[in-house]
Amino acid sequence: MIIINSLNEVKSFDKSVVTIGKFDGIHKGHEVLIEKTVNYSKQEELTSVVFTFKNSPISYFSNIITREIITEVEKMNKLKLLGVDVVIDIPFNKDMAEISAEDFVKQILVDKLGAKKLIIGHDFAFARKREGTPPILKILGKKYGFDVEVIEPVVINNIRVSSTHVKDLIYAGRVDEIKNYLGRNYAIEGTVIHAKQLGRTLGFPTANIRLQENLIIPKRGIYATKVHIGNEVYVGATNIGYNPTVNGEKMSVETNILQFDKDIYGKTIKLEFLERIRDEKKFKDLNELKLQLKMDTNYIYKKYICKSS
Ligand SMILES: Cc1cc2nc3c(=O)[nH]c(=O)nc-3n(C[C@H](O)[C@H](O)[C@H](O)COP(=O)(O)O)c2cc1C
Ligand SMILES: Nc1ncnc2c1ncn2[C@@H]1O[C@H](COP(=O)(O)OP(=O)(O)O)[C@@H](O)[C@H]1O
Repeated sequence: MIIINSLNEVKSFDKSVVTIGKFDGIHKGHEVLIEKTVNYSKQEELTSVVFTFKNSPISYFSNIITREIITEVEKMNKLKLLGVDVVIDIPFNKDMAEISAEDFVKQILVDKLGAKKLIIGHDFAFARKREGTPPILKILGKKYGFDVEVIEPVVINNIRVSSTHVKDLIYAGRVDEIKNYLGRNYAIEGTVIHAKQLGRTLGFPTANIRLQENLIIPKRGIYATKVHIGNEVYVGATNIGYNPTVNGEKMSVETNILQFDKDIYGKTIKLEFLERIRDEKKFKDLNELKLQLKMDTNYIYKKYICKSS
């Protein structure tokens, strides 16, 4: 798979089938679009092109950094696994916000990408004032000689699969529902850093991670997680919160890894969120916190280690 990070780097393609979008998360709806693009490219011997943006148009217009569902690296990995030939992965900037739909079609889709077909979602709209809607693109397709296929939304449990729905579930802590729409559990990763070193004295050491700025942090609370360290996978009890019992001031994401006893400071770990168990509480003292930690880890052990082995 070739990744192109600037429109200036695009050498003209002969013939291609193109899909366009932010594709945050590469959820089940995105997968359908991308699979159709790849299948059509094979059938018609065209180059499959995914045209996507590094940042969300919302972040460009509102000037705030929006948090996302997937990292750039993971997004590229997923596109590669789906069999895409070329990814054009560029910043959504002034040029993109101000170009007219017709100029985009002519200058980019036709002249640079040699598009013979454009596959888009039903709610897709791009270019200046979002004027590039499916009906307009169909008219432009006729004028410039390419087909436009509009894909109906994927509906699961009566819900239209969307990045917004997945984000809402993450913000609400409803992580056990996410797999239905995203096709996988929601995950974040980070480097293990030093913290108060109190965990070990309680008998529950917790690997604290430095947070990535761009991924969404689920709602505060205690979660059952799958913990990936290199190629190894463990089960964990993760707390996202402020540690009110010890009057913590900073938000932390920390995980007690079950059946594990190694120094992993400096390593990168990935946390896959399986289930939200409870809210974070302020306990009377450390003994009460410790009792609760025993209950949390017992529950997780029984459900995710005993039952699966
Ligand atoms: C599964 C789990 C649940 C936790 N629940 C709470 C809680 O409800 N309230 C709280 O104040 N701290 C909670 N903590 C955080 C502990 O206060 C924290 O692990 C302890 O202060 C050690 O911090 P350290 O890693 O900085 O040494 C929890 C930690 C874990 C791993
Ligand atoms: N089962 C375990 N779960 C999490 N961390 C562990 C475990 N066993 C050993 N460790 C190590 O202990 C560290 C956490 O100990 P802790 O006393 O909570 O210190 P800190 O406050 O610096 O996080 C982890 O970063 C990791 O290197």
